[in-house]
Amino acid sequence: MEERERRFGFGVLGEMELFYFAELSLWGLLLCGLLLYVAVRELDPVYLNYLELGMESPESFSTSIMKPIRHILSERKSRKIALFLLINTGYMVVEFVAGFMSNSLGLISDACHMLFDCAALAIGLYASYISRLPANNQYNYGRGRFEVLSGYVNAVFLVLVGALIVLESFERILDPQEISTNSLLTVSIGGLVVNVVGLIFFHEEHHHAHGGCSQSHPHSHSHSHTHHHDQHSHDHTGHHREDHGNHHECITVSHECLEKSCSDHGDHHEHHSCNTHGDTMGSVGVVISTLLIKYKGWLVADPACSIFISVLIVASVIPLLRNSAEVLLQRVPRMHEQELKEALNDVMKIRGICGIQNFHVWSFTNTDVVGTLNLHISAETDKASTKAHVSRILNDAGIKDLTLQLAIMAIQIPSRQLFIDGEWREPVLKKRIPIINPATEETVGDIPAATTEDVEIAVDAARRAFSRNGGKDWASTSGAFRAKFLRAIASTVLERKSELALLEVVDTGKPLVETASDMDGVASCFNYYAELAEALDAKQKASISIPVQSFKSYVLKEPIGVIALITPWNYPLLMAAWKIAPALAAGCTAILKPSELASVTCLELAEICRQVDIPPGVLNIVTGLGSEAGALLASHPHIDKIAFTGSTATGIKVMTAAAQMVKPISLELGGKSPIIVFEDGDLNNAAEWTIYGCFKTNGQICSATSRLIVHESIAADFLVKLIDWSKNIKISDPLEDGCRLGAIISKGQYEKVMNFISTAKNEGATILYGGARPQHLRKGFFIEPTIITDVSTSMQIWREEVFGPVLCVKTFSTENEAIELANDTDYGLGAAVISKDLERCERLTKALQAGTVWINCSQPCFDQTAWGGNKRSGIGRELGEWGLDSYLSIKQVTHYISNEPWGWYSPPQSSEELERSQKQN
Ligand SMILES: NC(=O)c1ccc[n+]([C@@H]2O[C@H](COP(=O)([O-])OP(=O)(O)OC[C@H]3O[C@@H](n4cnc5c(N)ncnc54)[C@H](O)[C@@H]3O)[C@@H](O)[C@H]2O)c1
Ligand SMILES: NCCCC=O
Repeated sequence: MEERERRFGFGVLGEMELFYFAELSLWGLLLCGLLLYVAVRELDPVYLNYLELGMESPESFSTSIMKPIRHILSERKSRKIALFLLINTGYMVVEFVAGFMSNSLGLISDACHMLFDCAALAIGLYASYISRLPANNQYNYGRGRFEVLSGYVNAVFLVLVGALIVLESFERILDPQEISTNSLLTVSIGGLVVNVVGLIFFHEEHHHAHGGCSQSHPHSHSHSHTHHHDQHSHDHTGHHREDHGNHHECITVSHECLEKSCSDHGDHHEHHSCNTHGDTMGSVGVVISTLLIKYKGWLVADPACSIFISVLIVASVIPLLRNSAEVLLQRVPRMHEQELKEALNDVMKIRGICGIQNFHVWSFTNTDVVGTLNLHISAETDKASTKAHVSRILNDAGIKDLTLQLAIMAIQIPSRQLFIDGEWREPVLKKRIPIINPATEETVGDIPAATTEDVEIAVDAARRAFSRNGGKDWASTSGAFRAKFLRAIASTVLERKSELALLEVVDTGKPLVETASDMDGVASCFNYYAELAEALDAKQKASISIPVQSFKSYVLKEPIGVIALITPWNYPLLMAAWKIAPALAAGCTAILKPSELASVTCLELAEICRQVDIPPGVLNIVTGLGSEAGALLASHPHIDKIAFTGSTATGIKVMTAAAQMVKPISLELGGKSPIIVFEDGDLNNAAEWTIYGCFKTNGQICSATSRLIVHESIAADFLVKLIDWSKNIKISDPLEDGCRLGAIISKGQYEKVMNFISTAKNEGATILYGGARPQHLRKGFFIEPTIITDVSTSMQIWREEVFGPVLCVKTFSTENEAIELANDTDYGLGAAVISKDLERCERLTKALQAGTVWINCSQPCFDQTAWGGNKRSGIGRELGEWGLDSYLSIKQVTHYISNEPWGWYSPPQSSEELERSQKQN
């Protein structure tokens, strides 16, 4: 029994030892080999779909072994590495055998370190073969990852081994073991020699690699990608068509990168050279420990040396583990982060690129960085040159292979009907108006065209909604009740912001960045008037202090009634919001008639109203021609007020029609606003505000500060600055990222602006900058930012609103002259002053005849401030409290609260009094 137990205990111990040490040697090697084999079989394409891929037929096992060997032997460097691998492996076996025989943990540890080296060298050699195999549909970038994967496995294994050695070492420190030193010194010195040979070898190769390997390794991926490119293209195309209805094209760009592949080899060698340094230090440790054991009898030197070697092992594998993990987890390589950021900025600046999506870059191997990128491009963009340009930029940033997918921006315009009484209604005469994308001149959809019949139905719906249930459904509800709808509209607009912004770009030609910010403006306007609607409840019945005690007076603010809202095309949804939000906040019901040139987002607002369940008829949206639908609204007897924004010419017609019925109107009309630049300001700031004030929204802003009045002392320098700033304006398809000047709304407007420019020229003015269609844009209604000098005050260009990107310039010498020039206009919408002298700014603010004065800026506009013009720029104010008031009718209520008779007239006598007085007479 005792004997059996002893044997069993011995067996267990033996097995544990076997597990410890054999794993370090045979099991380890076997495991490594198995993993490699599995990895290779898994990664090698010749076993997969070879027929359909038109590739080589499956190979026999011996061929698949012989091929890499032949490849390795075919190159001088690989041959040298293979030779060193053989020597290393041979000596590793010697060290393991000697280590086990002498019971020297130090020697076994050193052998383990060598094992790691051998595995790394073998993996490196095999990787040099496998990375040349063509990529396939499964391995888009080739099989360089094999090296990383097997390196990672090797490193994990080594960390385990290191940990086991340390455990064993501690055991031996506590319980020192006999070590036979007979051949130990010779073997350990031999190990040192082998490592020194390795060091010399890698040192030489390192120099060689840096010196001149340029012809040796054309990068292997170049040939491979032709094949799997198609596969990619197919996959991505299908996927994205489903998503957006856009057209996609995908390529994988590979790069012949001689210089890089050269340094890759350098890296590889550096890595091995580093390991060999570690190995050499380990061997020195073993020699020292052997000497200490042999001559001093210090047995503890053996485990101490083993710990030292384990530390070396772990230290040398940590960088490998970290790098490989980064690669396997597909992280953006840290060393490329900054370069990639800059490269992306450069990509965005390329003409034709509208947006970037799914940019993903990761280390494919320790040295190869690969990436994928989806680009949205405008329809006109040349795909081939864009691909080449983008891949060049990203290649310079370190990406060797790039899967690039191009998608042409194609936005589907929803087909809508008129929105009347809470539902979509086809126009009675079924007419429609085409929508033309100003940037491409293509017809992209159509809108319904309301005629008299439809307007009548809409007016009737709005009237009924106003008075339904005695007004209790809308008109006389609390402001808080109506505010809920306004807030719901605001949040839905924000939810659909990007889609609405895109639609408005296609509809108007305005740069995407502007329409996106307009959508924010729309939402904030609805939210702002929701607040005012809530506040309105508290303002009702506000008592008015009056000097007579016997009376009490207060004011009721009541909705005016049914309002016709007529709006222009330059800010389609924003201008509509400036009217709809306060009108509904006030309790009015309304009919919106947007411009026939840009109604798409207004019809989407109708859909939003449906979604938020606004009571039927409260807001009706009828699209159609101004001369038809607009004119009828302006003259309709059942409309209580007209809120109009548009040209002064149309404003006059609206006012004339309204006058027949003494109908209230508010008019937001055209302008020819000045910007006065004094000599004391910062020229760059002044230049930026000047071009922003005139060229924003493609120059189509009612308040565009399109008359520059600049102090004569800085005029020449300032004009140079203006030209410099103007040159920097990106004129492009408005969907492109970075676009700051898109297309003019329509062919008609384009021709009108061009006529203004040629008339100015004919009248003797100088076209200092621009004045034509940009050369790079063959289609679309594009006009360069234009600066016109040598202008006289009698010229058309000085007097009339152009409504395009055209700035005319005059100089002044005194403040009074500047004011005179600024006020020399029939309009009075906006004015801007640029000066550091704030007292002067204040003087000018008072002197300028305009509804808005901007100081040291031009165009900013806030919901809370008043908006409107003097002179022929209009009547009334929008925005702020004034905007709400313009939809409210003031009803003052006066209550006689005394019980005393009024006593103005002598009261008539009663019959008794009458009798009495007759008797007296
Ligand atoms: N002051 C402001 O706040 C402001 C804001 C934006 C635009 N605008 C002005 O708008 C003008 C550009 O817009 P536009 O070209 O659309 O103006 P527009 O006068 O041609 O059209 C404006 C609106 O009026 C309609 N309309 C046309 N004829 C009509 C008629 N006889 N009766 C009733 N409605 C009619 C149009 O269909 C459109 O909806 C510019 O002059 C600009 O300054 C002013
Ligand atoms: N910022 C909005 C100006 C409206 C006039 O066109």
